[in-house]
Amino acid sequence: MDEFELIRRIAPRSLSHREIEIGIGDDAAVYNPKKGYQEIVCVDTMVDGVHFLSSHSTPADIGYKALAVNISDIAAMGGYPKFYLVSIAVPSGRRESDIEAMYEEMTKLAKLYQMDLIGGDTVSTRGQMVITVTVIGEVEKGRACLRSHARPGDVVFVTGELGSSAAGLSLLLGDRFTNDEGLVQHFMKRHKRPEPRVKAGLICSRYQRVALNDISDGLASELNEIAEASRVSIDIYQDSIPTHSELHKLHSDWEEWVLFGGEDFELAGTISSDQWERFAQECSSCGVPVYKIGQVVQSGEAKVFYHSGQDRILLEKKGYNHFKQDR
Ligand SMILES: Nc1ncnc2c1ncn2[C@@H]1O[C@H](COP(=O)(O)OP(=O)(O)O)[C@@H](O)[C@H]1O
Ligand SMILES: Cc1ncc(C[n+]2csc(CCOP(=O)(O)OP(=O)(O)O)c2C)c(N)n1
Ligand SMILES: [Mg+2]
Ligand SMILES: [Mg+2]
Ligand SMILES: [Mg+2]
Repeated sequence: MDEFELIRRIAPRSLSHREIEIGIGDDAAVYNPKKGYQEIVCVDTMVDGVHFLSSHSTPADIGYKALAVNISDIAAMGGYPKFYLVSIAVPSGRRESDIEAMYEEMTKLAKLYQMDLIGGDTVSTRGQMVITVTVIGEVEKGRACLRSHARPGDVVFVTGELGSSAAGLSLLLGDRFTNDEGLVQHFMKRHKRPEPRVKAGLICSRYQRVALNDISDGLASELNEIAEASRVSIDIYQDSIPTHSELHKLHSDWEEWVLFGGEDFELAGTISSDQWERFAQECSSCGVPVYKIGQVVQSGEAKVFYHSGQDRILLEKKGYNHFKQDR
């Protein structure tokens, strides 16, 4: 594999954004930020064996998810994605066609949002494959949906089905808890091909003081982050959390998956209660699912409580933790 030949092949032939002065081809990219907007930058890494298994995911799946999870972080700020950079560490045994397949899938996803690839890095590794994607996005000045925006009385909401990605991961790891091929495909897709909630995030950014987080580490972890950043407590209700209608019948771990499984890449957030109805209406007319799952409560402490039947259980900030796998 020739590094320079590879870069030549993956470099885009045309760009969507005219703000780019120089993309791929110099020491760094140069673009002109738009007036009246703020830039949003995020980066997430995916490692073979930790975030995916090359034995179970195609290069296309890996490329798709590496970009999608970063677009999801831009959505969680209420912004829209514009540019991305990709850094890959390629194990010596990998075929060039695999890398091209990864890029092809990223290009397809990027096209949906008119995003441009403006740079990256290519290295070899004697270890596992690592892919790191940086996404740059924009939000109108002062409109970012910060974790610190929640206030007592706000409605707590999520944008879609939780727990299905963790169900997909469990299937992937060999737990054949259902033979229904339709369900298997559904859960696998939720795990391998999460759809970033950009439209939902953009709607949120037009309302005052929406707090948002995308669900990478699990609902419990993300809500605790909002509670901590806003110094409020949160109550959520088991029977209000959207899940696949079959999930609870299929596996005894379903509730763990919903609360702590992670990688749903839905948005979890809060909005002032007097704006909730209008917000829910607007989401529904734009085809964005949104469900009220609880409310922010007055408190000096940052705690999340889970109501299940008559019980009010403290929901700890556990979930996916890279240095503390407590599940
Ligand atoms: N190694 C690091 N160096 C600097 N900042 C980091 C590092 N890891 C995470 N962060 C920052 O910490 C915050 C939380 O990160 P993370 O939990 O990964 O967020 P997310 O789940 O949205 O990807 C982010 O602002 C992120 O940029
Ligand atoms: C092989 C494999 N094992 C376990 C998981 C589950 N998993 C890995 S990372 C992760 C959390 C999300 O990744 P992270 O790097 O923490 O993303 P961030 O929170 O920074 O967005 C989860 C649930 C997986 N996707 N694949
Ligand atoms: Mg991260
Ligand atoms: Mg995030
Ligand atoms: Mg994480």
